[in-house]
Amino acid sequence: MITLDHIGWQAPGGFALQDICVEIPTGVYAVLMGSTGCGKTSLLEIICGLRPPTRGRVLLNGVDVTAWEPRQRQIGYVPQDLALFPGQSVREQIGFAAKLPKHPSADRQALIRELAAELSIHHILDRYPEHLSGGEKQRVALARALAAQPRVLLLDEPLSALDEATHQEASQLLHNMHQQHQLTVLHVTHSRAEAQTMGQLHLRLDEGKIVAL
Ligand SMILES: Nc1ncnc2c1ncn2[C@@H]1O[C@H](COP(=O)(O)OP(=O)(O)OP(=O)(O)O)[C@@H](O)[C@H]1O
Repeated sequence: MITLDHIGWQAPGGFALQDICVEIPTGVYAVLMGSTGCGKTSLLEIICGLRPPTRGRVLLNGVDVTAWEPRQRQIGYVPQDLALFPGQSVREQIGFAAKLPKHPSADRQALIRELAAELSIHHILDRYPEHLSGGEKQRVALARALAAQPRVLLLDEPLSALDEATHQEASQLLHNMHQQHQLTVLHVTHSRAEAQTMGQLHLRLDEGKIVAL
């Protein structure tokens, strides 16, 4: 379960998130909508620990993680720009996240193979991001996020750059990942249709506050 308990964030330029309270139950696929610039990305970054809130607490399964480093939180994050590492092959990108001490080298290689098979990217493991299509990049970013074996997956407009056919394939893939990895998902989108097909819980961020629809 993800709990945001009276979260506030004040941007240097004046933008603010105010007193955000929400609960996303364990295993639920939640979608978050809201107009451009309303703070969706900021909220994801607060949840995964990349941006400290100015007030309030973030709890995961009832544990207060507000002061924890991002890597301690067991959260997979796929940012809007995917943030793939330019100088690393797909294998290295996925292995980077699986490099945590709990994964000895042999297990790490097995995990890379397993995720590559699941996400159908086994044939591009030795390629570099500049030689990948948009859809392939999305899959690699997702595999990298899943390699840390997270409990929670945060997705920032994961399907927005895809054409219609790839979009459908990728949304099915996200649905499968949610089920197979028993994840709690928070997926940001501007698409009402996407929210309706994918979301079990619908949230809207508006004027710094969050409401369940
Ligand atoms: N580091 C920062 N310093 C100052 N202002 C910031 C910073 N990061 C974000 N902002 C501002 O906070 C507001 C919310 O930005 P954010 O990226 O969270 O919105 P968003 O809802 O994800 O937008 P979009 O739908 O366009 O991706 C914007 O006005 C943005 O300019």
